[in-house]
Amino acid sequence: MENAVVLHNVNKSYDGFALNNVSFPVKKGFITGFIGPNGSGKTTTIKLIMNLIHEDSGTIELFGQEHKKHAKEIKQRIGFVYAENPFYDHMTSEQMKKVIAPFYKKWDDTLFKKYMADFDLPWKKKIKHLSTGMKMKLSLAIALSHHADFILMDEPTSGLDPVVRREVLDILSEVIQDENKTIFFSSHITTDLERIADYITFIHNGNIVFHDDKDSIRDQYLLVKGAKELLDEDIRSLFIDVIETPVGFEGLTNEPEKVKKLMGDHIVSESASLEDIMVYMGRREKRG
Ligand SMILES: Nc1ncnc2c1ncn2[C@@H]1O[C@H](COP(=O)(O)OP(=O)(O)OP(=O)(O)O)[C@@H](O)[C@H]1O
Repeated sequence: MENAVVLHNVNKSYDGFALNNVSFPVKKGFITGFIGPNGSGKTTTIKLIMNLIHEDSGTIELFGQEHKKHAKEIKQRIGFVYAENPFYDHMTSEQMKKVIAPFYKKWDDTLFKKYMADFDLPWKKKIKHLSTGMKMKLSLAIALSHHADFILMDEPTSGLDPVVRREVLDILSEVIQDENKTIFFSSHITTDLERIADYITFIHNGNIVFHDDKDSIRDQYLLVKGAKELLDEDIRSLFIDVIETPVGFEGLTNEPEKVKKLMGDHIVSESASLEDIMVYMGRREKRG
C-alpha cells in the first residue's frame, strides 16, 4: 500500500524533551489519527512534517520525495490546519482569501465559495469577530480549496461544540472519499478518532508507542475486571497496568487470548476504548 508520508528514525531535541527515533507511515487514501498526552510531541512532529522546524536526524518523505529537497512543491500539495488562529484578525474572510490564494497554483475559487456557503461563513465579517468554530471552518475551507493531496491538522476539533465538531468530522469523511487524498490529524478527543480514523498513531514522551489500524487495536486490547485474589505475578505480567480498588481490579491487557484462557469465567471483559488505552499506557510509562 502506498504511503503519503513516511517518517524514518526522526530525532529532534529540545531542552528537556526529545522525539526519539520516530518512525511511522501515513497511508495514502486513509485517515490517520495522532494521539498522545499533553507535551508528548504531537505538534513537534506535525511541524517537522510541515518543514516548519528541522529534524536533528532521520528522514521525512512526502509523496515519495524528501521534504527538505522538494519543500516548495510539497507545500503546494498540503492543506494545513492549525489549532490556533493562523489569520490576520483585522481582515475579513474575503481579504484573507485574497492574501492566501496566490500562494497556491491550484487555488480553486469556485470550491472555496462552495465551502464558504456549506459552512455558512460570512465574507465581510472581520476574522476577530468570528467564533472559534467559524475560524476553524474558515481554516478548513482554505486548506481544502487548493486541491491538496494531504490534509494535515493539529487539533482541528479542539474548542468546538459537539455539533460543529460533528460537522467538521463529516467534512473530513467526505474529503477522504477521494482515494487520492490522505488525512493526518492530532486530537485529544479520542471519540472523534474512533469515529473517523482508519489508523491510529500513539505517541508518548517523544516515543511512538504504536501505529496500527483501528480494528487491530480493537482486537488487541481488552479491558478486564475481576477479583483481586486472581492477581498473582504471572497474571499481572499479562497486563499493561492494573488498577486495584477495595473490591477488585481493572486492567488493560494486550494479550487477550492468554488472559481469557487463564482467567476464564472469573473475569468480566470488554473491548478497550482509545481513551482506556491512552490512560493505561500512560500509567505504565510513568511507572517505568
Ligand atoms: N521551540 C521549543 N523550544 C523548547 N521546547 C519546546 C519547543 N517546542 C516544543 N517544546 C517542548 O516539546 C515538548 C513537546 O511539545 P509538543 O507541543 O510537541 O507536544 P504536544 O503533544 O503537541 O502537546 P499538547 O497536546 O499539549 O499540544 C514539550 O515539552 C514542549 O515544551
